[in-house]
Amino acid sequence: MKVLIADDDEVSRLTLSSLLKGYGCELHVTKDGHEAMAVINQTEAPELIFLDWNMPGINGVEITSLIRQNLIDSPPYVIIVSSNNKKEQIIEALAAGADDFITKPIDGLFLKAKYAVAERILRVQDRLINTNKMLEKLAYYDELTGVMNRRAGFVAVDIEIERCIRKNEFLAVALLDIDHFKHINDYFGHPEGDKVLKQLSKHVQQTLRPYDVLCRYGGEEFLIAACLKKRDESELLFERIRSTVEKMDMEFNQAIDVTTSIGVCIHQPSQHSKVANLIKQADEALYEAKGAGRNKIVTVQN
Ligand SMILES: Nc1nc2c(ncn2[C@@H]2O[C@H](COP(=O)(O)OP(=O)(O)OP(=O)(O)O)[C@@H](O)[C@H]2O)c(=O)[nH]1
Repeated sequence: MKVLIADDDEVSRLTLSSLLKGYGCELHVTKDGHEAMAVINQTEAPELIFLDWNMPGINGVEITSLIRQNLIDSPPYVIIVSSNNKKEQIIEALAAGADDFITKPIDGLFLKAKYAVAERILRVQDRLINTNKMLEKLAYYDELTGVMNRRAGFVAVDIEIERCIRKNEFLAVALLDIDHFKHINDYFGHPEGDKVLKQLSKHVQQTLRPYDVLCRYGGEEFLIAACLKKRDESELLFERIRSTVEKMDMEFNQAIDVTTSIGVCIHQPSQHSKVANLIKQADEALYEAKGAGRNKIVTVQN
């Protein structure tokens, strides 16, 4: 476990260090508040932090408040160390966000007990964070392709509508559908069809900007949304997507030709814009693209 000890008192530093070393901790030891903050702000913050109350620079309780404001996603376990163990002091430290309090001179058995509590709480927290991440992934992302699912896609398009309103830009909302996907499944088998879906998602994602929206709308249908400075930027964007898929070098044994039909609705968003309405128009354009022979883009202006 990565542990930080911040204390200007050499005896306390040495006592804490030698005891914690015995538990196999990766120790970072500092003598003042500013050095402590530098360690806390590293990419991988310490999991367990011992902060002396009175230190040059920033004191331990002030550091605790900063930690609680800034390290929210993966909060470290903070123990305030002080020779003053008055009730008011302990209450103040806990109110600032400390998890525990230990008094000087440090008693080895007491520290061992408190370390065990910290370790237990941190393990539970770790498990919760990991489970949360997994649930988030299941709730927002499509399991097969890794792109957003329909629910997350709708929320993301709403965010893009807001972005376009702020920047006075246009929004292109498109439905992309793989042509004759049933034949691909029937001819090459369902597992190969799955690979097509995965590879197509990867390629389309690579042609988009990080904040453009790509979600799996349904079986072999994908929803794409992108803010545009001018309406005519849409043509280039969707033609790039169409031709990227057409030229996709399939990583399979057999050569599989994959083409897509794309229906696009270009719209200047306002507070009254509705995602479902834009998708409906994109769907009508997609229907036209299929009717016109597939492997085509049809755009409607709104
Ligand atoms: N492999 C695989 N196939 C899927 C998945 N979801 C849907 N499909 C298949 O996608 C096919 C869609 O077929 P259709 O709706 O007839 O459309 P199409 O064959 O693409 O024809 P057009 O859209 O008219 O060009 C069906 O055979 C579905 O079983 C999936 O997750 N994996």
